[in-house]
Amino acid sequence: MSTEVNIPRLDLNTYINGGDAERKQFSEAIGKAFNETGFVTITNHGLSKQLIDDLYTQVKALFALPDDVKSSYEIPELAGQRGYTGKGKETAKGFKTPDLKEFWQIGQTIEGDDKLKEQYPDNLQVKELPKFNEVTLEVYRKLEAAGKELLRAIAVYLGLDEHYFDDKVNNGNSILRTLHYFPIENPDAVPADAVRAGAHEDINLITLLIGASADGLELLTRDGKWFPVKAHGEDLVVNVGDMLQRLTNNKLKSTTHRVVNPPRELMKFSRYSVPFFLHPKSDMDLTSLPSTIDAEHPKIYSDITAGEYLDERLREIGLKK
Ligand SMILES: O=C(O)CCC(=O)C(=O)O
Ligand SMILES: [Fe+2]
Repeated sequence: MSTEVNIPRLDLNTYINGGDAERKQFSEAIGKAFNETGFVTITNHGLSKQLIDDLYTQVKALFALPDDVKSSYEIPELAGQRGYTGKGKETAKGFKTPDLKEFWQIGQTIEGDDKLKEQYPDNLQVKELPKFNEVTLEVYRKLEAAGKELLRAIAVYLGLDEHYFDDKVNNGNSILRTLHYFPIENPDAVPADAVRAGAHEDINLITLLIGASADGLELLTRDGKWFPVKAHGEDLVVNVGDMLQRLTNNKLKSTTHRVVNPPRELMKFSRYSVPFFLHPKSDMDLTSLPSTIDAEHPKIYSDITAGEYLDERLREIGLKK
């Protein structure tokens, strides 16, 4: 069964430090997988095991804080984009029952004086856990760097200049989301159709996900079957989001995915995961690249900027009013 779903395991170091042939091979492999399944896993991504362990220690400590402390970091005007979002707030597009999760989001920290500083809301600092703020900032920077390299490889695959995405994502509006799928002692007490994360597509360019603490992530194959996505050890799972799909007129696929509930007897255990949603700056034009449009592949999407598109999508999932 696994042979039909192409989720290659790729070594990012072969792109960053490899010779021409290795770099080309990496670009071709990521492009092909993004075209066929929208997913790859990545090794040698620049995050040490120690950093990932420290991250999960902090994430567990954050969600173990009392509810009233967590709620003090929930600011409705921030539409979930910074700080805490409580249980029952996010509903996948097209669903009525909210996901069984709570999360915390960290946005861009601008260093130096870029006028974007005024555009982005400040991150909320967790007063109770100074180390959380430190570790998540380091993880943000490392994932941003890995993401930029991956976009270079993708640019090459698309026949663009290798640095096409560089200035678009530099100081971009990316989000690091730490997620807790909370324990449920009595599965009968939640709505029958409630799931950890309902089927959805990510909004951004690409998503880099750090080794989730348990099984559950599944992607929808082209022939309509759910397929479990498994990562080795500290590998990152990387997938295409809707912005990259729009830009490439569906050449690269923003594949539907979900997080299913575990068997009933395991519902009382938490699951944690940390996706990094790599966004460009809001003025990036997402108009499909001319090279991806031809008689066989007519233009599908209207022209829109990344900022306008993000706003539209946050309203659809209930985070923005
Ligand atoms: O928790 C996971 O494994 C995936 C989460 C996800 O797909 C998302 O937050 O967009
Ligand atoms: Fe997702």
